[in-house]
Amino acid sequence: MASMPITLPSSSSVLGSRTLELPTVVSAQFCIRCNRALKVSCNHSCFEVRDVSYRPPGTQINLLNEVNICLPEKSFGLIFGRSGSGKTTLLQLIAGLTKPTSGSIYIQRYDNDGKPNQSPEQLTPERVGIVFQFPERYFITDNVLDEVTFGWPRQRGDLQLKELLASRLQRAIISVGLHGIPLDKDPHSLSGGYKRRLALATQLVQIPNLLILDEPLAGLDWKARADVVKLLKHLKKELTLLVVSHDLRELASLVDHSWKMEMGGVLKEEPLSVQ
Ligand SMILES: Nc1ncnc2c1ncn2[C@@H]1O[C@H](COP(=O)(O)OP(=O)(O)OP(=O)(O)O)[C@@H](O)[C@H]1O
Repeated sequence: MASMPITLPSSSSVLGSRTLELPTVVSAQFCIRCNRALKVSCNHSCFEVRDVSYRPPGTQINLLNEVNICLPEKSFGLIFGRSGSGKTTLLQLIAGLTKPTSGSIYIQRYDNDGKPNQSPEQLTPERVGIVFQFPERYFITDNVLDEVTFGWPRQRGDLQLKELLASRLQRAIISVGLHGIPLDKDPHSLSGGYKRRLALATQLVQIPNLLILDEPLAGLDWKARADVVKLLKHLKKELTLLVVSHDLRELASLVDHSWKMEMGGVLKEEPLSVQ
């Protein structure tokens, strides 16, 4: 992928030699592959999916056909489209749960000129958090603390590690607004919105670079939906989010980049047309 800076009009306020300040107070570069201005100023990275196709082993049908995505860090990407078009299949590939039949998924850093400044880095599963649809169905412990720290070392470890894990836990709990909830509470007794917060916290303790959410608003009442939207807005300041959803209207204000998945696993960039 290649990208290049937008040519500066003479009246622009110049930030360095290659970026400009738009009236909306965002800096921009133009990404050739995305064919659009990126809301980033200079050194930045993008999560990239390049020419990814997927055919389940033993079958003859491609569920995904040469899918391309370029999602700049700390932005919000939305994928929408009809049921059965392949959205969840794509998320599973990006999360590293399945391997693409062809194509690649990686992180690319760019310099001030918008040129790749190093070889692409592999997007390893540890760098990606994924919250599945109806995540509360997969809660497996009987208290909030164990749910968030599931899989952490239980044996007496060194103090530094414990301190590190404790601070991660605190940050995750605070960032999803769970700090008013006792850590010994049964996750199954939480309200719908709080269950979603807990599911997000279980991923945030891993400090992912990219957080993927499959239908984060599904099955919630209006109040919980509004809470989750607010929370996603807050999380967007800290990390990159890629969301699959049918709830376009409610998420529209958060979306920086959007794609429509056509039946047959063909992904097309398409701005949202909701008001
Ligand atoms: N392992 C598999 N083998 C064969 N077909 C599969 C496999 N996994 C998924 N499919 C099919 O691939 C298609 C895409 O499924 P996927 O779950 O990705 O769609 P989706 O767009 O996420 O749908 P929804 O919005 O309903 O969640 C569906 O027709 C599904 O039945």
